[in-house]
Amino acid sequence: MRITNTLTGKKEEFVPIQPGVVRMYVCGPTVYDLIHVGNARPALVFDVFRRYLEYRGYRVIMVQNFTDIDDKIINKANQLGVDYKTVADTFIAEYWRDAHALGIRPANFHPRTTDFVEDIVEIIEKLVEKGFAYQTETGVYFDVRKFEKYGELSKKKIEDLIAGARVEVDETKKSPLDFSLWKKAKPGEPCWKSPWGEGRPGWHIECTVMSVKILGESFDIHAGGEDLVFPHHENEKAQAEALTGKVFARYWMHNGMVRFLGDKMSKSTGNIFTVREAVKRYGRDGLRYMILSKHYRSPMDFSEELLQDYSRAVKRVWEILGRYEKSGDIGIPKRNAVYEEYVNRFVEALDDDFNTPVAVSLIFELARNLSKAMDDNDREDALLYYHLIRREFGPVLGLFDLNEEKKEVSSEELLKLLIEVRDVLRKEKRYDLSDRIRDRLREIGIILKDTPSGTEYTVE
Ligand SMILES: Nc1ncnc2c1ncn2[C@@H]1O[C@H](COP(=O)(O)OP(=O)(O)OP(=O)(O)O)[C@@H](O)[C@H]1O
Ligand SMILES: [Zn+2]
Repeated sequence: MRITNTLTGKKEEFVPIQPGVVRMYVCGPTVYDLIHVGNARPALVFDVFRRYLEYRGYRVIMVQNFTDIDDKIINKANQLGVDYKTVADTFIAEYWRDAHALGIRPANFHPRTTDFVEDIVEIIEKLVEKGFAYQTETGVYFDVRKFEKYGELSKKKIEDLIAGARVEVDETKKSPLDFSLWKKAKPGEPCWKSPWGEGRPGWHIECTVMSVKILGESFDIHAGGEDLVFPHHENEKAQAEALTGKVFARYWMHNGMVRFLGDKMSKSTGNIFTVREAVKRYGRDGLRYMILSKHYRSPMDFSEELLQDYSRAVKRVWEILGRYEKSGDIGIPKRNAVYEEYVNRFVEALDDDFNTPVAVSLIFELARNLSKAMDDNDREDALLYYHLIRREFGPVLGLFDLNEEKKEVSSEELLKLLIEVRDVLRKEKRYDLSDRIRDRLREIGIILKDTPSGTEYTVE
């Protein structure tokens, strides 16, 4: 299997440190709002990548963190007049609702920053001891010029970075590039004890500490959005490698940005479309199809019209699958040459830098074949195509995997309609029919009561 490694800028053969086991870390959301389609892209893409590794026989240990303390969370808490933890807990709960609705499987570990503060303090102390970090009045900083390989991941030169750096707000730092490991608390801010006084961890150190603590000093894959390459991942890497002297992550995978109305979809810009809205209006598989039909490294333009098109295409496949399932023949096909050929094409696509667009198009090809096989009454072929979609490839891509989402007809609306019809019947004195409606409803536990202001109902 070959994947593009941001560290080398090349498509490389993937070889895990421990044969048969893949350890991977994905940067997760900062929890102060509902996730948008942009945030969903890495969560979905790297979940599917993990499923594919499993399909290829690897055991995968996957970590995705929650950043549950950060300026944006504190600001939101102040706005709402609650504490930071309430904000974080609320949006972690909301994250799970959206992830579940979108069919994203949980990772093996979902650590939260605030559960790792003691480990973070311990590691910052080590970095200070080793001379990679220093304390000032405002906090503890990483001394970027002490780490020779700084810029290796993002392909940036320290001198260029310094020349381009904005006028520094914090005068206490030795260099404008130095970044914060520990922020001393301002009055009223949430804080934890440390040798440098009360404060909280900087953003980059949390991922270094959680990944190293859970996966080990060196692990296989570090992933996230391409917006994180600099400075977040560059800094994570610098901290870890300064600490251990070992290579931190061997492969770095980055997804391209989702753009909306011309810019990167982003909460701070306000051009967002939430996962909640997208799934509610266009269904889980519609959004999954849209995301997976772009190569994960390419930018992706989002629009509601496009999503609607993807959603319609998905519905047609569900109709074909539904038609097959009505026939009731849910056996297991023989693994013949056609079967093998499809598996080879699927694997070939995904082995080549995780080319999901090709893999997804195979599913649509199979759906067309299935439809034709049913028309021709060719039961053996139909079962083969059905099996490949629903049992072999669907579960890997998470497409046509869970059950179809059917629009629910509201029983309340239906009941109101019945009551309306009964009113008309009563006005026309057709009591045989109006009483029959009342009696039949009572039999299924719905009691109608006629009051001067209209008919009310209770459900027993
Ligand atoms: N528009 C986007 N397209 C693709 N990935 C994105 C996009 N925006 C954020 N991500 C990714 O989502 C994950 C969660 O990041 P995080 O919660 O920090 O989002 P964020 O960058 O703060 O979002 P925002 O820019 O909306 O504030 C990261 O891996 C990040 O790279
Ligand atoms: Zn991170």
